[in-house]
Amino acid sequence: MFNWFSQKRPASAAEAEQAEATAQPAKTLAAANAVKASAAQYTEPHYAFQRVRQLVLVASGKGGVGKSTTAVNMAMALQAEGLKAGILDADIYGPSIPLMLGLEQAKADSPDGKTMLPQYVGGLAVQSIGFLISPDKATVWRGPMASQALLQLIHETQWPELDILIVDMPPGTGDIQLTLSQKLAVTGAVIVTTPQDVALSDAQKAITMFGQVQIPVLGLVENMSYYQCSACGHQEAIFGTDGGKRLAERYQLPVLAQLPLHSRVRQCADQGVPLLLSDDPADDALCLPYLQMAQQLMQQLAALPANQSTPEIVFTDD
Ligand SMILES: Nc1ncnc2c1ncn2[C@@H]1O[C@H](COP(=O)(O)OP(=O)(O)OP(=O)(O)O)[C@@H](O)[C@H]1O
Repeated sequence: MFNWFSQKRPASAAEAEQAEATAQPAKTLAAANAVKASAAQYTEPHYAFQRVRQLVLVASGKGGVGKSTTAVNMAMALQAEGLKAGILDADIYGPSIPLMLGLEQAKADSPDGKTMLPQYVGGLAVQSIGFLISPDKATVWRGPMASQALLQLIHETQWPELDILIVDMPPGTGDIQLTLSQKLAVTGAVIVTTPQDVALSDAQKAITMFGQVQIPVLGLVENMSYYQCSACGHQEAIFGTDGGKRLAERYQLPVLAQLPLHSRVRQCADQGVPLLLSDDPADDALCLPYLQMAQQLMQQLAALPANQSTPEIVFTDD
């Protein structure tokens, strides 16, 4: 098992094997399997994690479509709508939530050396893989190691009582995404895409993946639907019109939002001040589609069957 906080010598041979497997890329099948077996213990919701009522994965097939930006603003908008919300940055390839929330200097805080406290921004509980590791190290992790680290991160964080926890997933539909989807008690997933064909075909793969693990897709968000000039308000669909909408229709999914490509969205993210917390009145209109997205998501969540079960856990060797 990962020990985030100490380099103590592992007590048992099994722990030693696991520590070795997690300290460097898993070189052998045996090492990979040891990590996989360790991850299996997180099948059941862990203590602090039981305080999280609904878990929503925000995913995209393709990188760079604005998944993290959308996830942050979605979590903030849900909070603004009156929910107690949190966000977990599971984007192991490029944890950008710390930057977007002005938490670049934050480090994991553990009062007991075993569990971690989340950070808070505007009442939003925040945990990120970026508080624990440097991104250059993260990128060399093999799938099983990354999955185990992320499962530990979510289970070993002292989440407060939360109505909803948004998980910013790593982009793609590989082993990590599949393992997380299978091992967490997921309420549903939201797919973020941009309107052009190259992003849509990857978004389709993400929809298919969630179908395979029986996780309901709560809706699709079309980000950068149109460019909106901050000077004159002129709108232009530079990545094509309604691509995400058509994909949603094909899979009979609701479109939760069509969000503009706007320089203020990028500026707020880069400045570490979420759009929804901006005190510039000029940003109010831009917050609207995010608030509407949160309302749409809440409607979809309310429409889910009350006794929706945890997805079945299936291990395969491939
Ligand atoms: N609607 C938008 N308008 C303007 N800029 C945006 C918008 N959405 C995202 N961006 C910008 O696009 C860039 C990529 O966004 P982001 O990091 O959220 O993408 P991602 O899909 O999470 O990327 P990755 O695949 O690396 O995780 C960032 O600079 C962000 O500020």
